[in-house]
Amino acid sequence: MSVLDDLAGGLVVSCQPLPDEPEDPMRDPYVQARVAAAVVRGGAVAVRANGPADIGAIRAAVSVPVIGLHKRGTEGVFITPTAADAVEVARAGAHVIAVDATNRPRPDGRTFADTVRAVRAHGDALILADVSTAEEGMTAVRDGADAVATTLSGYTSTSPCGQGPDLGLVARLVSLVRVPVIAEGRYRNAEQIGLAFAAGAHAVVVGNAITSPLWITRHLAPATPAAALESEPDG
Ligand SMILES: CC(=O)N[C@H](C=O)[C@@H](O)[C@H](O)[C@H](O)COP(=O)(O)O
Repeated sequence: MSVLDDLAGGLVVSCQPLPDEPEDPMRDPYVQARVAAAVVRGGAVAVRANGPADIGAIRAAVSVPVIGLHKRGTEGVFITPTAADAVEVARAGAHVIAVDATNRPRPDGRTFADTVRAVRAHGDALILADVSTAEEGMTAVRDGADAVATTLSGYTSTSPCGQGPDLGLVARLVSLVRVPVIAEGRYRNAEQIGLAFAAGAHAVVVGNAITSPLWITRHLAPATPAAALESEPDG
């Protein structure tokens, strides 16, 4: 039985503060661990988290699987970009390691397949390939990924930049690969989650729409009369 079986048909919640979220208290492992405990109480089947400190604190706070990553910057390959980062995420206690599996150059000059080998040599953590296209997903599976996620669709030059989630990519991956396909990226409501499962998703990840007070407020505040007044030329 794989840890991925625990995710089947469920909601995974990404507990990652935005870079401009107030540092005190949001960008703090203790706070993110409390957020993780709350989403698990609400029904999350797994938690996705960034950085060894948050991963360690969340592992200690919840009993569901943790999908870990290590973001390095915001340009090019930045989700667990190197083999060393992936091993560090495994050491921090992640059950599954999310790794950029796009076909862009990586900062350590190595390949996604090299990262898979490094993780396998370290222990039994699984690899989730974050991709932006179906071709990247197929290549990642050939190179040893245990699951693929649509995380990077809309964030690379080769993928469509829609407002909503890329449900088409979920369906294409489901028809092309034999590993679990995880829907991730811009899922904001129950209807979109239902559509992802209808397209064959194994699990759906929701991040900012659940765990970022900053994102949620920025999303809703423009609907208020006060915001409309402010956006008027004299407002
Ligand atoms: C592109 C990128 O950096 N994605 C990151 C991946 O770990 C996170 O910043 C997202 O919050 C996560 O994918 C969930 O997506 P959303 O917050 O849209 O539900």
